[in-house]
Amino acid sequence: MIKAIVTDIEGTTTDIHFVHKVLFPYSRERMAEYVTANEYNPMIVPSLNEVRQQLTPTATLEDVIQQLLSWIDHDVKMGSLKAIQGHIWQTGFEQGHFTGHVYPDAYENLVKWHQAGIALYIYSSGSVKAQQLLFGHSDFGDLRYLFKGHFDTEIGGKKEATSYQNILETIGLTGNEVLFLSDVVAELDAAKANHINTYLLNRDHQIIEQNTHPECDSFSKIQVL
Ligand SMILES: CSCCC(=O)C(=O)COP(=O)(O)O
Ligand SMILES: [Mg+2]
Repeated sequence: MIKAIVTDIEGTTTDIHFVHKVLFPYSRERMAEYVTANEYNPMIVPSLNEVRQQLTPTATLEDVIQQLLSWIDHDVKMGSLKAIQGHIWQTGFEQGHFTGHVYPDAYENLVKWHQAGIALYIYSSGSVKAQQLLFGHSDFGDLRYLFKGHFDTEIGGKKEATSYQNILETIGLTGNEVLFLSDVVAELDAAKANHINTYLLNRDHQIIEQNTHPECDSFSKIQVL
C-alpha cells in the first residue's frame, strides 16, 4: 500500500517551459545585480563561496557571476546556483511577477491523495525555498498545506540511488510504501534501485528509449488509492 508519494517538479507537477522560459530568465536577468548587492549577505555568502571553490583562487566577483550565468545557460543543477535563484525568485513570486505553474491534473490528484491521507513530498533540484515559493504562490493559490516535506539536492543528486535511500530513511518508510513521480528516466531508475514504485510522466508524448517504468501523461492516470 502506498503511504507516501514523492514528486519531481519540472516536467512533472509543473510545465518545463515555466521553469526554463520564466524562472530561469528571471534569475539570469537579475543575477549580476543581486550578487553584487548581496556579496556580504550571510544568506548567500556560503553559496558564493561554493561557487568560488569551483574557480581559481584569484576569481573576482564578476567571475562568480559569469559562472552562475553559465550554469543557468547549461541547466547545471548546482546547489549554490539553486540557492541563489531561490532568493531571486522570492521577489518575483511575492511581487506577483508570476505564479507557480501547476498542471490542473497534478493539482486535482495531489489534493485527492492528500485527502486520502497519503503523505506528499517534493524532490526537486530547485531549492526547498524555491519549492515552497512555487507552491506557496501557485496558479491555484497556496498549496503548501499539501506537502509533508521537501527535498532538494542537499539530500543528494536526483540520479543517485543513495539519495532515495536517504529520503526513505528520512520519511521512515520502505521503498514499496512509496511512489516516486518524475519525467526523467535516470531519476526513476535511481528510485527503483531502492524498490520505490515509480511512474514516468511523459506529458508531451515523447518516444523515450530504455524506459522500464509505467508511463502516463497525466496524474489522473496514476492508480494509487
Ligand atoms: C522549484 S522550481 C525551480 C526548479 C529548478 O530550478 C530546477 O532546476 C528543476 O530541476 P529538477 O531536477 O527538479 O527537474
Ligand atoms: Mg523534472
